[in-house]
Amino acid sequence: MNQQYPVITAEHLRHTFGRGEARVAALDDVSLELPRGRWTSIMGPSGSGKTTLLHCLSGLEVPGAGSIVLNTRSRSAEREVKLSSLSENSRAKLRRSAIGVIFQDFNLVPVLSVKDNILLPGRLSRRRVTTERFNEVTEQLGLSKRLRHLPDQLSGGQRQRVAIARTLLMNPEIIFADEPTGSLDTESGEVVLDLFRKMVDEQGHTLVLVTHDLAAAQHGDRLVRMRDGRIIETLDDMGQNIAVPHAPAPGGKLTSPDHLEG
Ligand SMILES: Nc1ncnc2c1ncn2[C@@H]1O[C@H](COP(=O)(O)OP(=O)(O)OP(=O)(O)O)[C@@H](O)[C@H]1O
Repeated sequence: MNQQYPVITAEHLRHTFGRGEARVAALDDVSLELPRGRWTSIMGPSGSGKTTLLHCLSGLEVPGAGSIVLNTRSRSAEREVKLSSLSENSRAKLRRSAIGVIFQDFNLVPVLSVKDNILLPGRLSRRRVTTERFNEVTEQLGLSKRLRHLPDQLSGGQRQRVAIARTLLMNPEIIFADEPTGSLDTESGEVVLDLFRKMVDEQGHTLVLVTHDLAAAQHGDRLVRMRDGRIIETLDDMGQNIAVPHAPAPGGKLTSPDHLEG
């Protein structure tokens, strides 16, 4: 298995919304590679194109221009597909197998229990989930006592954890997460970020995290900064460097311009 070969290569992506005076260039010539088995955090002010980029890279949206090549591993073989040229059906299939997306707005089915929501993607794609793995994920996310509840009987943070459990259970090769800890308190957010870290370090998953929170981004390996639909900076080895330009706020909490603008 070639760990060095990027799992996704995107070239010259452009995407616009609206027409005439209302036209917005959400992505303006974006090229990037996502190295396999690493965690890339994407930061940028509100409206800079982060979610649009995540939607294009995960196959939820087709970019107006540019190409996205996905190099997935099906069983032991590597497979290269041009995501940006696939039909809606084929992209949906890929999303059920190789790609997992954790949405900002949970996307839970209101009439299904927590347990059934978590098991739904597996049932749809006819993939077997062991009870052991189910228990492991739901316990790690503190959901064991909530399995019979309906989504509207949960807090926002609990609903977010259900959405995360649903994705983690499918064990996707690439996980895209859009502000997954935004509605969680610090402690629950840390649990989720630690779980992500384990999935990258111990199981070789590739993770893309969109966040306004520098502390969350710092759990990752790489940082991509966006502004006005463009990538303005890529730090390939985040290490401690990222903290340097931003002084700790009173109380020792790190701040970032992105967080303030976002
Ligand atoms: N469905 C849409 N229709 C019209 N304009 C859109 C749509 N989706 C996004 N945009 C516009 O595209 C630009 C990029 O939006 P996007 O949601 O990708 O930014 P973002 O960096 O994720 O923002 P945030 O941090 O607030 O979630 C913004 O100007 C936004 O208003």
